[in-house]
Amino acid sequence: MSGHATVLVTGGAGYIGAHAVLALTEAGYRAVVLDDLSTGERAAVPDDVPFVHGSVGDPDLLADTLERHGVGTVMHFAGSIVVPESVEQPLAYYRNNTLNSHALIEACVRAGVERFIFSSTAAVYGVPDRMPVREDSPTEPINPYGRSKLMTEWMLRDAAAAHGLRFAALRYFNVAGADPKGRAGQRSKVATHLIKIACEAAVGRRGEVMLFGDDYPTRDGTCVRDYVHVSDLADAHVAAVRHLEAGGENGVFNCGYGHGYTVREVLDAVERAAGKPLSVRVVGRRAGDPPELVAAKDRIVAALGWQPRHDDLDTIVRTALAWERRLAAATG
Ligand SMILES: NC(=O)c1ccc[n+]([C@@H]2O[C@H](COP(=O)([O-])OP(=O)(O)OC[C@H]3O[C@@H](n4cnc5c(N)ncnc54)[C@H](O)[C@@H]3O)[C@@H](O)[C@H]2O)c1
Ligand SMILES: O=c1ccn([C@@H]2O[C@H](COP(=O)(O)OP(=O)(O)O[C@H]3O[C@H](CO)[C@@H](O)[C@H](O)[C@H]3O)[C@@H](O)[C@H]2O)c(=O)[nH]1
Repeated sequence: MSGHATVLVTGGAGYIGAHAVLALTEAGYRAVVLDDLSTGERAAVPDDVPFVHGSVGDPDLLADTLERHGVGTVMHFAGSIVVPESVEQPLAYYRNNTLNSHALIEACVRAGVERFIFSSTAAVYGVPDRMPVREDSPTEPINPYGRSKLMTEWMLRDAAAAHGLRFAALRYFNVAGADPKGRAGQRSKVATHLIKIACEAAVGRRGEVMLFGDDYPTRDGTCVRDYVHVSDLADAHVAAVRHLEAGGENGVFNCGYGHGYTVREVLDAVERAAGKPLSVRVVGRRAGDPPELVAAKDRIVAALGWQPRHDDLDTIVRTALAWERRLAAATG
């Protein structure tokens, strides 16, 4: 066992958190997961990783967990993630993403937790006017989800200045794919992400894929996104812990590869991986979709030494499809 203090992974029973647990344990860290299982599943947490069932909004549970496990670093993945839902239920999003993050940050400051890694999002930028998007671009989120996350970044910045908490906020672009060894993947019962939806269609779990708009000012008229493999993202979190442990600067870091694919290119890749055509129906634009979102990645590469291993659309899609096949086989 390593000499590192334990890492508390909130939301570790969810999609990205489960991959972070794998990356942490492979890097020699002890992890403990806290999750309320609102969207995550107990089965996503390996048997040898301690699991605490409860909410990050529960101060007594947090104080007990931080103390009992000797937590030195918190990775905070727990949250609500569906953008249109955040428009319909803004107060629920501010509660789970902002108020509960406040409770967690406060508990960390009280308990003397040294480091905090936060799951932020490209949604904090809103509709950027320059590509690729740099971390110093204006943050003008266009939905409650993005605002609820940006407020947490602000709380971290202020708590760092006042109380010495060290932090890294990672602004994820489009997270996709699954653990190449098949140990984890995206389970969400109600999928909203493009690659997940296309893979569900490829395994026969849905009839068709709706393509939201082909009249954007892009190379084929469909939106461009920077898809990042979830295992590379998990590695970025480990790199962030090491960076802070080594006395590196606090900050916000984009997490993307710096190049994007159109929706049509993604669907082509899924067809290639599946070896059969998808049924695709072009419908109108989805509200709030920027035409293009691509990360500037210089900062994360320079500061954290992040080295992506799966920067390849076919790999992302192949691992996502393999996971979807496992899910289909398991659930029938
Ligand atoms: N998936 C993406 O494309 C994406 C993009 C940008 C940012 N993010 C952020 O990454 C984080 C993880 O997202 P994900 O895709 O793994 O989602 P997910 O829904 O699979 O995981 C979230 C996990 O948090 C748990 N959770 C929710 N509220 C909780 C609470 N109050 N207390 C304890 N546990 C709670 C859920 O049960 C679930 O296991 C989120 O904070 C999300 O905002 C995700
Ligand atoms: O059934 C679908 C689903 C999506 N899309 C399109 O595919 C692209 C990607 O959409 P999606 O996978 O839903 O991701 P985004 O809307 O780009 O948002 C994701 O990426 C953001 C950061 O960029 C995160 O903040 C969000 O949490 C996360 O949902 C967009 O152009 C969508 O219009 C379709 O055409 N059909």
